[in-house]
Amino acid sequence: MRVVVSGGGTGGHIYPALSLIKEIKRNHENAEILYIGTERGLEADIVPRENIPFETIHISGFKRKLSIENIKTITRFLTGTKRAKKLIQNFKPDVVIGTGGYVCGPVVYAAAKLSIPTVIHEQNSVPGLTNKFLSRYVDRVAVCFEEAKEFFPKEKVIFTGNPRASDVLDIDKEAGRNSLNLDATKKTVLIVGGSRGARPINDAFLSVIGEWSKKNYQVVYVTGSVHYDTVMGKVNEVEQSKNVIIRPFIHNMPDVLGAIDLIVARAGATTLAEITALGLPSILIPSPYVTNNHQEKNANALKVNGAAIVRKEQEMSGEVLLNDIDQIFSVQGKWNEMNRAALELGVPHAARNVFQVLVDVSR
Ligand SMILES: CC(=O)N[C@H]1[C@@H](OP(=O)(O)OP(=O)(O)OC[C@H]2O[C@@H](n3ccc(=O)[nH]c3=O)[C@H](O)[C@@H]2O)O[C@H](CO)[C@@H](O)[C@@H]1O
Repeated sequence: MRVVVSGGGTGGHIYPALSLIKEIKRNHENAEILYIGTERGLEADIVPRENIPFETIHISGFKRKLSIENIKTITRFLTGTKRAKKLIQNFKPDVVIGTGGYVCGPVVYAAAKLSIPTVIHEQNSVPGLTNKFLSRYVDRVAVCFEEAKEFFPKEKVIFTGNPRASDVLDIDKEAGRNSLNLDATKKTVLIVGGSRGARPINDAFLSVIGEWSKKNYQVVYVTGSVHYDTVMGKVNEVEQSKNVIIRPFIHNMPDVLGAIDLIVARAGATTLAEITALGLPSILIPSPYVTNNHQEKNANALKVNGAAIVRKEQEMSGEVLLNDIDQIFSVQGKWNEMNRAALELGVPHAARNVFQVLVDVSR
């Protein structure tokens, strides 16, 4: 089986692609994969680490308002499509799948124009522009929220879940714990602002920096690579006690997720797929800076079920976070209830489901 995979920009589009690649290799040991991304997205760092053949095209996103930038974007789309066509013609895939981000536009479009079977995977409850555009040309649209179905042609859309959900079930908790020197006798809270970090969450964390070390749980705090130096400049050694572990980015996230008891996070769809697969209780602070406020909609799906506490960015503060964490750990039965509710929403076989869609279209 020969598969071109494309997805980029942020981790939420890249990790599902990598989990799917693992599933393809599990089923077809000799499968050949080509990943097409951009040189500027996180994929340029993450994908080569996994020893997956990686090629790039140059592309940028459309602005929603009319602008000169959009003319440049159209030109880049056309040159991107031309380059993608060449890469695809050389590689000769059986199927091409896009997992989101601007880069998928020219890659999946080029494949469809070359009459190669195509699939897109939409992680969110509300799709982005690229996937809406591509849905006209592809053979199948795989979605992770029932709510997303209405945005796509009925005859193409299929609920699969997010392949990353399957990947986080195949983990080594002990390795996750050891990689961060965690104390196995204590509960652990992970605080993370999505794959690129989030300044408002950093600010909330720092505003109560002296409090974390007084708690009977430990905190793993991920700043996001670009924010790391600024955060570390504001934290002294005492505050960085054994109780608080600060990292710019975590590359072994599945193992780490297996080693923690509670997560404070943005509401990116891939993160939500991971935490529902594992049944991790969560405090979610949806990013208000995303298309159609889709993170709030993602988060509400968990809130309604009792799996998460959701805090709007403007009502979130260090004190609010400390208080929410205390509630989840100390109110009798609360953690267990949230754990059960989260598990109910998990789609553990998602990788198998998406793989099956690839097999079906490439027949
Ligand atoms: C600002 C923005 O546009 N965000 C979007 C982006 O978010 P973002 O890339 O932040 O997406 P998610 O939160 O969904 O996924 C992040 C992924 O990165 C991993 N991770 C994160 C931090 C870290 O240190 N190590 C690590 O491995 C997580 O485990 C997860 O697999 O894609 C998501 C999925 O389409 C969307 O729902 C988000 O709205």
